[in-house]
Amino acid sequence: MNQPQIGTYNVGTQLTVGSHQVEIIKYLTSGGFAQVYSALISPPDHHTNSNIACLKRVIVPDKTSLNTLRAEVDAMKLLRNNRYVVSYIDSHAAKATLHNGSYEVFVLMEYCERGGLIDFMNTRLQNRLHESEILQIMCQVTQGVAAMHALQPPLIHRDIKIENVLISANNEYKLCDFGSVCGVIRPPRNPQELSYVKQDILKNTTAQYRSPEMVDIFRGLPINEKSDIWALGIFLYKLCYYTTPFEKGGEPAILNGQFEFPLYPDYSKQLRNLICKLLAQNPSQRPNVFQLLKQIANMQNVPYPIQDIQAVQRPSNHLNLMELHQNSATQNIQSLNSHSIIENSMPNPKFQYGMPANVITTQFLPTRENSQAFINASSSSLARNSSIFETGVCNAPNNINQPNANSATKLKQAIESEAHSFRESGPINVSLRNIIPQDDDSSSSSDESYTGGVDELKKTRSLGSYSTHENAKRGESVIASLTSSSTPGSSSAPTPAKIKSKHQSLPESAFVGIVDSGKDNLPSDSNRNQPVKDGASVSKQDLKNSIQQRMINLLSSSEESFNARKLSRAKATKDEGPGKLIASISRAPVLKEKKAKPIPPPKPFHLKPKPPLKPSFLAGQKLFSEE
Ligand SMILES: Nc1ncnc2c1ncn2[C@@H]1O[C@H](COP(=O)(O)OP(=O)(O)OP(=O)(O)O)[C@@H](O)[C@H]1O
Repeated sequence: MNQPQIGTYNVGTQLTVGSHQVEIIKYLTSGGFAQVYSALISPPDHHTNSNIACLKRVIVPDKTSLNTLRAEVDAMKLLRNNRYVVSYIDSHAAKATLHNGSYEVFVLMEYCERGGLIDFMNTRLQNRLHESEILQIMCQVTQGVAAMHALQPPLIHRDIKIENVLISANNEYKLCDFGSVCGVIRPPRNPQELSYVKQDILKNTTAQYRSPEMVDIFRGLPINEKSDIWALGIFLYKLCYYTTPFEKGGEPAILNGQFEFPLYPDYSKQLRNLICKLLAQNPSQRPNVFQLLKQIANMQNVPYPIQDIQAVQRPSNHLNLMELHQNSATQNIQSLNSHSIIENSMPNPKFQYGMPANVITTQFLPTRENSQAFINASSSSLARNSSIFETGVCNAPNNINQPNANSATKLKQAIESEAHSFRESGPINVSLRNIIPQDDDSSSSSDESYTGGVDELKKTRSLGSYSTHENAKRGESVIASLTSSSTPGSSSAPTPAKIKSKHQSLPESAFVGIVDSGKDNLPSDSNRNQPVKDGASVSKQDLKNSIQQRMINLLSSSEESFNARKLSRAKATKDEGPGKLIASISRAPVLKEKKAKPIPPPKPFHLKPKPPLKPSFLAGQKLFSEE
């Protein structure tokens, strides 16, 4: 991605971001593509009850990148009520006139005054973290992850790492950077899907935190919540030992589960055993996030922080669509903390139709193939909680089981045979832009049916099936529009599949409409920000003119919705001095894999693990290099 260069705002610069007036207090830092400021906001944020916020300013070169940023913002909106997630406040996008075709995006969020967890760890190079501190950090970060996994369908963070945890003024640890979130990704079934999943993993995950099922896609396992659990295992190990367990061994070590515990610092056997459990080769043998929380609470000798988690998953057949939208699962989590029970019956994710039956049934009972099955599994898993952690022995985990190996072999053979015929029929025609959900691509008609291909996998990045209060209104409007304009006389109760398609067709046009409404009132020194014009989506309007018009009329909120994801973050190397040991490793020149690289032509399919990674300086980076 060709990133336009922009200057930083001066102290005192005034901006409008959504419905907030913003005054820059201080330039804090620059991320891969973002400038980060502290700012005064008016009105104050009612969640944090503060008038100081963090402003992230990102220049995105094109509409595709703008679409990807929307996912990040949508995820933050879904999770805004959670205490252990950096809280979303407002956002705004505009065309950047100085840079042809690029957009300027502003995201206001809770200001984490105490900076990053990595900075805190750097202050403790000599006096390493105590076990109680480690458990406290784990407990809070895991609660942030639990809010994502409790959504139906669940959200997978995919980039849990030390660098993505910030510390608030009152010393709470908060998960951030939702630029890689996705739904469950089912195993690929043909070369196109394989290529798609592989590229997507490389772009959106960090090498040292990748789970075995991410490294070896041929295992035929879905990428689901258990991949986040693995990353939490790496995270926990790094909290303890300031390095990652597979730093030296690279991918072969990840695939074989070979790692060691340093002698220093000396942590309890229970803590080391917990790391082993999280780093189980077989995802089904890793605890789920709620089991993990319970275990952490046990070790801390405190009550389980989330009450009656089964209630979140409890299906209901008496909630109508509107209630469904109003009761986001994030809110359910909050309600659970206050001991009330809200039911939720989000439709099962569509991609589940495409999962091979053997994988679902033998490997991943706790998925949403059947929500009742999931409840039972969660329930019994919690009941089994003590046994899953109390094996006592902590051998280097290498416990992938045979039945799965058989199904993986079958999958490999199937893909190989498909690959053979595919090679004969010509090159794979999957452009890089297809890896990222495109509005054009996702603007499927209301009665779009499952195709089972790459298009279906792309939807795992779409948050169209989730709802927030704001989105609920939009979703309802669109559904109403589609239902009334498409099939007169048809049922007013859309099927879950239809509901999802409609949601997926929403964002682009809604976004343009909202940005147009009063977002160009930036002060003169910021007049480079021009509102996004409708002309940018003329082709969509041709197709959906009536829907869009109606939607624009109905939308009253000034809050924009746009996906977010960073395509590439080549961080400049910072000389942070000898004291910054971790930072110098983890923030080495960033080779994050969000760079837009063309998809290579199909290669022969390697069934074996790849050659080892370079031994060091890989932590904290999303790398293409090892490929
Ligand atoms: N809410 C916040 N409060 C305080 N500081 C923040 C906040 N968000 C981000 N920062 C600071 O800004 C830095 C960069 O932010 P962030 O990682 O979100 O940007 P990015 O462009 O996505 O960078 P990256 O390449 O790391 O993904 C963080 O490391 C952190 O120090």
